[in-house]
Amino acid sequence: MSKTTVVFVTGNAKKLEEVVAILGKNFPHEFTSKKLDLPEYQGEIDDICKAKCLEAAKLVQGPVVVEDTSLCFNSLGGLPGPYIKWFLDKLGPEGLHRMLAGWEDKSAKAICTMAYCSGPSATTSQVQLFQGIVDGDIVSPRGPRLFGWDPCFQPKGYDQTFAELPKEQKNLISHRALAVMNMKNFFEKENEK
Ligand SMILES: O=c1nc[nH]c2c1ncn2[C@H]1C[C@H](O)[C@@H](COP(=O)(O)OP(=O)(O)OP(=O)(O)O)O1
Ligand SMILES: [Mg+2]
Repeated sequence: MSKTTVVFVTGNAKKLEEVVAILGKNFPHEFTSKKLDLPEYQGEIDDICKAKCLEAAKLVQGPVVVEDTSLCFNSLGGLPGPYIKWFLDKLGPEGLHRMLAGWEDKSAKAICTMAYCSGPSATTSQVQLFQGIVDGDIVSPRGPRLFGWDPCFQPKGYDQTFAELPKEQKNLISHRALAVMNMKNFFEKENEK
């Protein structure tokens, strides 16, 4: 397989920074990025990611990767899930923690779903998905407010929030790290064909 250029389309500079750090140098394709605000679709995570990926491929007119991140509160049946962006915008990390005041179970899942398609002629069923899930708890916010809901998410087995953990540590264990690793494996296998 020749070395094609894959464009990571995201409007979020922090996501890009993490994906680049996690990917490192040994990716079998050229990996560039484009800052575009893609639509915030509704529905199930997989369907949202596929629609987002196809839209990005239309805009870029070539192979693209996108990702969508959900924060799912187990007490709330998985909500806010893919709508976390709006909840975070309106309530902040404190408000997210307060949402669970009436619930004993503060557990949550951070889910990163990356999607790849080869270009604008790809169909929904041709979009490849790579997911990473980390279990944790929603806690009263601690740590620097540099990235989204990081201050109120504490991964299971750690006594620091994502915001308190050193960047390198988050990038080893995060939902995004797991998704990127899955994607990397896929491209490495494709490259061996
Ligand atoms: O590791 C993370 N740690 C903390 N917060 C995070 C993380 N990853 C995404 N986030 C935030 C960004 C946005 O408020 C929402 C996901 O929404 P999401 O649509 O996937 O992101 P976005 O609109 O910022 O960028 P994009 O242009 O790639 O869709 O959670
Ligand atoms: Mg978005």
